[in-house]
Amino acid sequence: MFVRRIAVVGTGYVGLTTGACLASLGHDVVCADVDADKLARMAAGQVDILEPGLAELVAEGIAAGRLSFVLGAAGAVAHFDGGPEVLFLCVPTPMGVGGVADLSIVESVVEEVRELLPEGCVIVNKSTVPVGTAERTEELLGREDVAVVSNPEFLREGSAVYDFLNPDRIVVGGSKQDAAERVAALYARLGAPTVLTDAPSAELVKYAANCFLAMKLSYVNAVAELCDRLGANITDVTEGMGYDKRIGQAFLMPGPGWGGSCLPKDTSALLQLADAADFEFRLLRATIDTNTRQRQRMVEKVRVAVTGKRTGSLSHKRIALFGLTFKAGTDDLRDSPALAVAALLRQAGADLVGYDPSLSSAATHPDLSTLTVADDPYLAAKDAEAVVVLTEWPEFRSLDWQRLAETVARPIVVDTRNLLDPAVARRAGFEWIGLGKPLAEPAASS
Ligand SMILES: NC(=O)C1=CN([C@@H]2O[C@H](COP(=O)(O)OP(=O)(O)OC[C@H]3O[C@@H](n4cnc5c(N)ncnc54)[C@H](O)[C@@H]3O)[C@@H](O)[C@H]2O)C=CC1
Ligand SMILES: O=C(O)[C@H]1O[C@H](OP(=O)(O)OP(=O)(O)OC[C@H]2O[C@@H](n3ccc(=O)[nH]c3=O)[C@H](O)[C@@H]2O)[C@H](O)[C@@H](O)[C@@H]1O
Repeated sequence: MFVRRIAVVGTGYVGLTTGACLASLGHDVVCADVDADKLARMAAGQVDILEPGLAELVAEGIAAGRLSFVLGAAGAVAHFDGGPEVLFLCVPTPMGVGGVADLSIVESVVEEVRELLPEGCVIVNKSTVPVGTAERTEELLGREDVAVVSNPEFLREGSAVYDFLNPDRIVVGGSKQDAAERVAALYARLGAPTVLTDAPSAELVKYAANCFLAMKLSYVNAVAELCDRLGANITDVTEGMGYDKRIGQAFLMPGPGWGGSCLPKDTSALLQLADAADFEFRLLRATIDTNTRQRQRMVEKVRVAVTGKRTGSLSHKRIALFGLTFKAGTDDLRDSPALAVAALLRQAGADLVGYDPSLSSAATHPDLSTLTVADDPYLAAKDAEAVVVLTEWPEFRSLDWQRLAETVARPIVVDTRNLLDPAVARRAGFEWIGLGKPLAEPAASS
């Protein structure tokens, strides 16, 4: 295997995982960021994000002399004698004005390194960017001797290292075949199917995949609503659907709507991309609208559970929220459906106390302003009129529900993830309300 000199710009979920994993595959890696404090922590082997195995890989990379950290993209280019052979862009591409992807950080990094990159270097874009970005980057760069390649990333937060090292596929696209092949070769040891294509196709794979996942979830959430109305059980329905290999069991769990740092911004960006191409992507619009409605629907469920009426008032009703991150296994609060539901409940006048296994009561985040965070689930549930499970942390299943029943003002649990064993909750005295679940327990099947 060839050992490459690799610069990674941006050390968040994608950049740090990419840097640490490429170092573990034997490459020489320097990671750059603009956050000097974070860089100092990483250089000392400290990782700020909750990602299993990441801190260990970072420490191993540093100890082996294959992973280091510098300030700024220009610093990363200067780090190696002869400069980097490959430079990865792993910087944010947040939702910009009107829902389009904001490419200003990508462009500023390209601007920063354009005159510094050595001849033959390949810029690899791992940030999620609209179709046409590689071409625009080539123009901005204005260098025939530096190639631009799109190499979208598909890792999930909470299993970033595992996903990076065990990818379902590697996608690499660019106008220069040899540069694309050099990038694909970096992953050769992973043995994943590799799609070598042009840059627009590679860029579109990323959006098309994320939007398909979002569509799958909106569909499931809509079917769960139908189950509620028709008396069918969503767990059995999705199990029955999922055995069909064309559908699969994964990504069929109903919930309070999909969120996180990517699906919301990427669905919005693809919609804008379609719009700009004069294509009315109604299916994607419906996917997003269904998700917005899903959050509102969770509030309606709580309202009916607490007041017995669709029009009842939640004013000053104390509600305990279990789970605040956008899914279990991460401490990421970005675009969390739990916090979106919290904001709607607060708007309806409810008093909210939240608990999340990954957060302490000292946690500060603008989206936490609608609630008080407790350090302990029993404290959060004290005197609550309802407990609402919003994130599927497995530990919620093993709480002492008997003790919780004695702590709350009213034993009602609205389980928006269908996480709990209803029989356990009911035995403890709770009224358990799930999503797409018949009210009465069906007879056990043999
Ligand atoms: N979070 C995820 O699970 C995935 C994210 N992506 C995409 O990857 C990109 C990065 O996402 P995350 O890693 O989540 O972002 P992040 O917000 O976790 O990390 C981005 C990092 O870039 C740094 N940065 C900002 N401006 C910089 C600059 N000018 N020079 C150097 N560093 C700079 C920030 O300080 C931060 O450390 C986005 O386009 C995202 O859509 C793709 C797949 C998965
Ligand atoms: O581009 C990205 O950033 C990444 O976005 C998602 O990964 P992630 O944001 O980590 O989260 P997911 O695990 O996909 O979950 C997204 C949302 O869907 C919800 N979800 C997921 C699965 C499910 O069955 N039900 C469900 O409601 C989660 O709770 C969460 O709110 C994709 O799964 C990754 O492949 C992609 O690389």
